[in-house]
Amino acid sequence: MPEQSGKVQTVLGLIEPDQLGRTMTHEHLTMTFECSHVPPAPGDEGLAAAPIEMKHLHWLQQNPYSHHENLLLNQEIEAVKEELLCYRKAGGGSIVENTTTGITRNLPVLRQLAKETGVHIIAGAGYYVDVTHSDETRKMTVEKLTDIIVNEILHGADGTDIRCGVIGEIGTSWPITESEKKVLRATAHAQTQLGCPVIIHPGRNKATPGEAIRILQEAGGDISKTVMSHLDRSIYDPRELLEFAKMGSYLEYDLFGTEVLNYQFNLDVDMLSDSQRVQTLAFLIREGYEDRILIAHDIHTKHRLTKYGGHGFSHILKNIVPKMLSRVCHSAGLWHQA
Ligand SMILES: CCC(=O)NCCS(=O)(=O)O
Repeated sequence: MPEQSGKVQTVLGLIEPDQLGRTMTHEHLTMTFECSHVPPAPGDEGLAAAPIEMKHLHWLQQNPYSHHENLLLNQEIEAVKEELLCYRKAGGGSIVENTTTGITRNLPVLRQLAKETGVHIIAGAGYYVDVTHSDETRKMTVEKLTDIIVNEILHGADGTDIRCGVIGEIGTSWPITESEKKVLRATAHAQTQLGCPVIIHPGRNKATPGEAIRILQEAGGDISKTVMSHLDRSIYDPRELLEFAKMGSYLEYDLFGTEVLNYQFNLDVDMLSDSQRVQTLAFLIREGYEDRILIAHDIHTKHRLTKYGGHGFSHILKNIVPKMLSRVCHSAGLWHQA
């Protein structure tokens, strides 16, 4: 990968790493999430079909995946552009846009947003979770999938000349399906050829992160350049978290801003609050993982945009960083006080 070696490949071309600035490593600027629709509870059908209004916001925040229109972030390009301008003002420099095949990646829109806002945008190559795989994808060999991913990075994706700069988010479910295992192996092979970073979306079970890393490892992937996303809703037990951390991937807490009583996709999970996320990061830093931590918001629905009363793309820079700084002297042992 001579041309890209040591550089960052954005949708507008190559930049030097020191041009990145503050970077959210897991966001979506345009996508659809209908694949994850959760039927509303009996009696809530009216709310689920109603336009988004202030009086329904609390319901929407607690039931974001039951409102069909909320899943269409691709309808909000103008609002996202405004948000990116605010993100820049707040000190943001770059965004890794994790939308892969299956959830409506739109590279021309990403290029337009990068041009109009000055935010560096790095697009993701590869495939989301099994339910979004087409019949054609399912039939592909690992070699064919590898070629497609490599091509998305070297030459451009979705029939454009716009090149992706990372592989991911690569989707896995639980249990990891055969089609997802093929994509994981193809991801590892493509990474071996290119040397680029990989980002994994784990299925909603604490066993998935480790299993996905093992599959990548066996296929020759570079785990030191691999990001495990969504740890906020995946591994809670401190010992289990440290066991996973030892495997060597980046540890990503990317649901900052999401504070819900019930996590709709897995009611057994008590979703961390932002304060608990900060405490968990303090714990990981104390255990020696400071250089392996990444954070982001993973905005993927409308209700998290400021236009709809959400926290927006600047929440970490405006609210979480000051909170972290206020806790910096007290970080040791916070996990156990929680
Ligand atoms: C496409 C966005 C995405 O997959 N986000 C993760 C949501 S969750 O699985 O953590 O609820």
